[in-house]
Amino acid sequence: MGKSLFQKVWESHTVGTLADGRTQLFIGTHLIHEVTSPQAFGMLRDLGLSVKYPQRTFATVDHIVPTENQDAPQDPLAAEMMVALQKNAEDFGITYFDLASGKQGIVHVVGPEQGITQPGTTIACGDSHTATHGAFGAIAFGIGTTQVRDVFATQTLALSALKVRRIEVNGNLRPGVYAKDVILDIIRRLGAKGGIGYAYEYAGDVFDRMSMEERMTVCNMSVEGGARCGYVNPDAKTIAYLSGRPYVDMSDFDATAARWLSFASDPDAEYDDIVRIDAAEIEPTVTWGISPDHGIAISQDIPDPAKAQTEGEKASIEEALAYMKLPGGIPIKGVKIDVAFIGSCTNGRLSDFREVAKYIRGHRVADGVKAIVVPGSQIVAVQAEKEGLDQIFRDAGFEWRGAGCSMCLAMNPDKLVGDQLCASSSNRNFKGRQGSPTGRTVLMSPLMVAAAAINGCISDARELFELEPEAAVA
Ligand SMILES: CC(C)[C@H](C(=O)O)[C@@H](O)C(=O)O
Ligand code: SF4
Repeated sequence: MGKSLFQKVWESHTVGTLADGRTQLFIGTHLIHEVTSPQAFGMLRDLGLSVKYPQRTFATVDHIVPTENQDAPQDPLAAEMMVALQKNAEDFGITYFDLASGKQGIVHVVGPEQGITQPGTTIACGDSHTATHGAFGAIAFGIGTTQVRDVFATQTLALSALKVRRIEVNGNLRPGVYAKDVILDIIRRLGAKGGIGYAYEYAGDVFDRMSMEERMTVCNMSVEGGARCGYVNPDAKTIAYLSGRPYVDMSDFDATAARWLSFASDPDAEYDDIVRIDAAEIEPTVTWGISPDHGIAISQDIPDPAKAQTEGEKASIEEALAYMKLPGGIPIKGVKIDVAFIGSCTNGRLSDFREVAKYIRGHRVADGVKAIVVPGSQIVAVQAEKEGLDQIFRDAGFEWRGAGCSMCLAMNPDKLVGDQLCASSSNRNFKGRQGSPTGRTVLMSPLMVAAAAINGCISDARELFELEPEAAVA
């Protein structure tokens, strides 16, 4: 019987089985950032230990960096965290992509960009969206601070294997339907907790056709569906993307590529579960509530608690609507927005900006809407600027900022104020997520954010930008 990529990677990284039955798993690559590493370094120092494989550990600063006047954070705590990461990286001999490197950015943008993220590897990071790296056929997952310490000290983790759910999406996506809509739709169908205990394998011709950046958008949000990790099997696109990147050994690349491809799931692999979705059924999707599975198609109405099937569902809709200050049963289209945010490790990559820039020429952000565009990394920023994308955004009334997590989590000056409602290309719409305890987040694709910014309300980008139904039919 064949094996899934998950099984192959897990088995090839198993060091041993612990007395409690868990696996001691070797971690090929350890990514770190300023928020979850300081305490782990502290514990390491207290124990008198060093980092076992500093050459497998890479650091960047992303959450707390301001997106304006980047190297001089006004917040003393942020400045302190930056200095601490610099010192820890120096003391322990770790590569650090700092602000001066030209390579700084959100950890999940930097890893792939540098070619650090590679197929068939295990990748851990003290950050839940580490699942992003699964786009390359890696088993990549978020860990807590004590586990960051464990990886520092031993390059291994004690873990239990996951079940594997294959999610097949076949057919053609309709025009104006993006990778973001695919994953929001999956999460809406399977629930924010539906993936607990699973790794998600994304398969089918929709993912085959996706670019690496689109695959990253999908894998990024696996964790919002409850899965610890998500992956796409490596293929020719994966190889082409990685070829020539700084951390890819090009000395015998054909052999490397063949090895990478060998990790792909066998055709006769067995899965714990299989879900099949018809691509044509997926519409541009937006959230209406306070969990990533509170999603609806743009053409639909906000759920009406009176129509809930169970008391539990009714209570949950009521809680979400009370927080969102929205009535149930009305169309989501037309709900007024205050802020528009295009960025984050979900949708802050070059292809996201290119796609939006294609459509916004000649349009203007509505009066009273604050719209910001934040590149996921310095490299993305430089390339976008080379292509003149920054100017296209500026001409349309968007602010073009420096690289970082920005308003996705607002651990920096980019925050919502009061109960502002933000159309956001990020991945979480939890209560208070964007910096204000009463701030409201509506998740959607970058093009849908742009449409909302221009119309001043949640909109169907297909109507505003006149996306022809025939255009995307392959
Ligand atoms: C700060 C960090 C630990 C956190 C995470 O784990 O995901 C953040 O990146 C987020 O998106 O909420
Ligand atoms: S961009 Fe958002 S989701 Fe991604 S790492 Fe930063 S805070 Fe977390």
